[in-house]
Amino acid sequence: MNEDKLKIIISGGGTGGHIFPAVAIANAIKKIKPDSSILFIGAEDRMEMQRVPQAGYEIIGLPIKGFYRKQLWKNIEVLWKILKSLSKAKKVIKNFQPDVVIGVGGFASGPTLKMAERLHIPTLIQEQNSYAGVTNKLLAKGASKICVAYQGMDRFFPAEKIILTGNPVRQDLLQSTYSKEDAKRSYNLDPNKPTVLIVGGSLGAQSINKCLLNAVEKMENSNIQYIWQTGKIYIDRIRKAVEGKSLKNIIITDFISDMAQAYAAADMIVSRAGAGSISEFCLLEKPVLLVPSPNVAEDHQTKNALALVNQKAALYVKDTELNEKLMPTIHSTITDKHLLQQLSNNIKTLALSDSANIIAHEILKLANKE
Ligand SMILES: CC(=O)N[C@H]1[C@@H](OP(=O)(O)OP(=O)(O)OC[C@H]2O[C@@H](n3ccc(=O)[nH]c3=O)[C@H](O)[C@@H]2O)O[C@H](CO)[C@@H](O)[C@@H]1O
Repeated sequence: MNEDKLKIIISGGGTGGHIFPAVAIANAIKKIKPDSSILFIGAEDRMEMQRVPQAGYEIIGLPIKGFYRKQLWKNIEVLWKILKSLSKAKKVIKNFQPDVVIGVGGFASGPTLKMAERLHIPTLIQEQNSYAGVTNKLLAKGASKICVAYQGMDRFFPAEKIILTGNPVRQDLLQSTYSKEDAKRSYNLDPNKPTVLIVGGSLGAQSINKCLLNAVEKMENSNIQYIWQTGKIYIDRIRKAVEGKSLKNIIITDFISDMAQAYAAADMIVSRAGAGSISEFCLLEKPVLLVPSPNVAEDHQTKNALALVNQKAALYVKDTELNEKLMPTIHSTITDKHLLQQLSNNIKTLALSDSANIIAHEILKLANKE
């Protein structure tokens, strides 16, 4: 065995917001140490089991699940799965012998980092949000370093472990070479017409979808083009609802694999206010209208959104006001070139760049392999 070879385990997932920063960190490590070995640990039935192999990395699934908040009796099964996951994580770590174990939030990082801690392997946490997730809060005590994207995270974590790095963004988004016109053409859209990209986070957003379904005729008959990402679980219902309508102005898709292309095509974006998406908008200087999800812990998406809105770096519509405000706000924004430019200028000042690379160097320091 080559003792110098860097070995890293990255664990977590559940949503794109946890998975894609993890992939960006892995890519940054590989760039610095091309012969390093990186293994992912995810949750058996979650989206990381497809997205991580698509990004070129091996992943092992744990049988972990989240707690049921209503059917409490079902939690007996969850406890059993946690025990099984702890035991599987221990086996995987002992076999792989990593130098450092990284947790990016989501179910799988709990048992993995807990076991790494017990086996005296240094751990690093990456917290994407301005409000810390439960798993990360529990793991912080045993972690060596905690990389965050917002100020004031010492409310949740020991101050001496915190490093403000920003959220890692996938390298293909940052190095994109698509022109706006070509990107629009690739969607079969008119390269000369204004185009709005609507994204409901990595899983899609039911309330945004509902609002758009009511507006389909208006959207189709307007002078604006739309790329509408519905999320995997909503796509069948939406396709059925628009069946028979031959839509030319609206491209409907469940999940966008090439976000670089979608961002390039967009003159304006409507989006949930997930932390990873926001980091991407800042780095790509995109004018954005945020519709925070009301269904997340401590309403953290509203906090994410207001941090931008207060700097005039984004527009904001509440989820409860979608029906009255979404379409008029899209229309008044996309037709106002001055406003689009101002939003773009202001949002770029909030970007924290090079995050994945900075975190990769912190990992190398922990491994003593800088
Ligand atoms: C409902 C929920 O729990 N949301 C949380 C989840 O959001 P979510 O998983 O939506 O995550 P983010 O908004 O942070 O990031 C979404 C990521 O998915 C990518 N993407 C999105 C759509 C698509 O079709 N294709 C694609 O590749 C985006 O480019 C981005 O990289 O994690 C975030 C980061 O912890 C949190 O801030 C959010 O509150």
